Amino acid sequence: MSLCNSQRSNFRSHLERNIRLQTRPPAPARPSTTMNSSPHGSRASIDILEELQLIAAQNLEKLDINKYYEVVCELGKGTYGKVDLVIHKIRGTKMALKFLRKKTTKLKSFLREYSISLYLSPCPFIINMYGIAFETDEYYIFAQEYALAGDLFDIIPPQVGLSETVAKRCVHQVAIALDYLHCKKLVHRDIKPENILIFDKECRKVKLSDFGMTRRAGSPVKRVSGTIPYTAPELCDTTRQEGFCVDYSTDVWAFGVLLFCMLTGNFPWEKAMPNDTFYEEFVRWQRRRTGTVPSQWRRFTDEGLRMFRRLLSIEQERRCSVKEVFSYFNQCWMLDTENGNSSSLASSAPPLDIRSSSSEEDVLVDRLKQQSLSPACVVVKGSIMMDTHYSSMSTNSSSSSTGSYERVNRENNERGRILVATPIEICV
Ligand SMILES: Nc1ncnc2c1ncn2[C@@H]1O[C@H](COP(=O)(O)OP(=O)(O)OP(=O)(O)O)[C@@H](O)[C@H]1O
Repeated sequence: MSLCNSQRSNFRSHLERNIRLQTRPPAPARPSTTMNSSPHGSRASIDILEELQLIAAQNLEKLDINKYYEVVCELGKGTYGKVDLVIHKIRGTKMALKFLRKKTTKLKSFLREYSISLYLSPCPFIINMYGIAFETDEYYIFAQEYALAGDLFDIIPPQVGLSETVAKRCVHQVAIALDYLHCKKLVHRDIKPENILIFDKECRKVKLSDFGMTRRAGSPVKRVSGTIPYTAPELCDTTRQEGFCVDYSTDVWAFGVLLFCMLTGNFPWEKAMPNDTFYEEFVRWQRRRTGTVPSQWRRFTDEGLRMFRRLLSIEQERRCSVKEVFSYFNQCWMLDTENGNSSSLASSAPPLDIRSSSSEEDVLVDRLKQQSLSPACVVVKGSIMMDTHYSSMSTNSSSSSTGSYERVNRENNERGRILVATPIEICV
């Protein structure tokens, strides 16, 4: 669909009317208790998400996948479906198609994940999108850029961890992505290595993905009935009967656990709950009831421990913002690190202020309006993808680790997802 300017403004006001008719006005996002609110991601960015969803809904076509794509292999399986590596038959482009089973995914949830992914994709550290969404009888599907080397989980050596240099390189990019998201007043809510896609084993290029759980900060969500090691203690608190307000601080906690996993190849605990010995030990030290550093934390330097104290503050209100991690990059985090000094990394690191402006957002919406979401149309009119120059081919072996460090999966109960922890054995 290509529109001239006057048609476009008519279309826009038609859309605005529709949005007003079809959706209740979004609840204003509550200011975070832990972060300064940013001038970015205000009311305008909330409206743009509604608009993107509406456009996607209007353009969703039923397609025969085999007509447009050649399926190469399965890249991964999630709670709601699968991700396949495909090649576009006419264009020859490799893409990752995410399939969400209609049986377990509502159209609304699909549109939300697709629109949020699209909205965040201008960030260079967030997985890119092709502006393609369609459906088959069984699935809702959208297309993403293909991450050549799979996900971060596969390259963390169990019980060993990544070198500090590689971990810092990766953490830096993930922190920028997370800060970008938070500045847009969104909370990821599923930070874990499986959702960090990598393009090379040295983590020179990594991107955050999977926005299926992402919600606006301040929105109410129901309690979930399970936990994974990345789940923040306030969400594990079974004595709380009521639901929660989505808050940035839960991402910061998961980010802290992620750092521990990357640097050690272990989980710090099975769950952040009082009956977990490793967690209890950590809480005693964190609350300064003991001066003894818990055994699994003794491999970190004082500076490293200071950073973990800030990221993994038990009280939600005292947890730092994700940005604070940048102030620790010139320090060594590990005691026995082979090359802990990362000052060269810090100086060559990408600039932090890469938030998209509102004019970028307008361009995004305009480009989306001008193209159908169908693959056929993308061939003719180009895509909104910014970075498609990947040619080497790799299959993601998705080898599952055994021992202390295993993939953890969520299970679905549609609106409130259940979190399930795979049994883990923590080696210290
Ligand atoms: N663009 C991509 N390129 C390469 N591999 C990918 C891509 N997207 C996803 N994968 C692989 O597929 C796996 C599952 O993808 P994803 O996390 O998006 O699905 P999900 O159903 O939301 O999973 P979960 O239930 O664990 O959150 C990822 O962990 C990764 O290994």
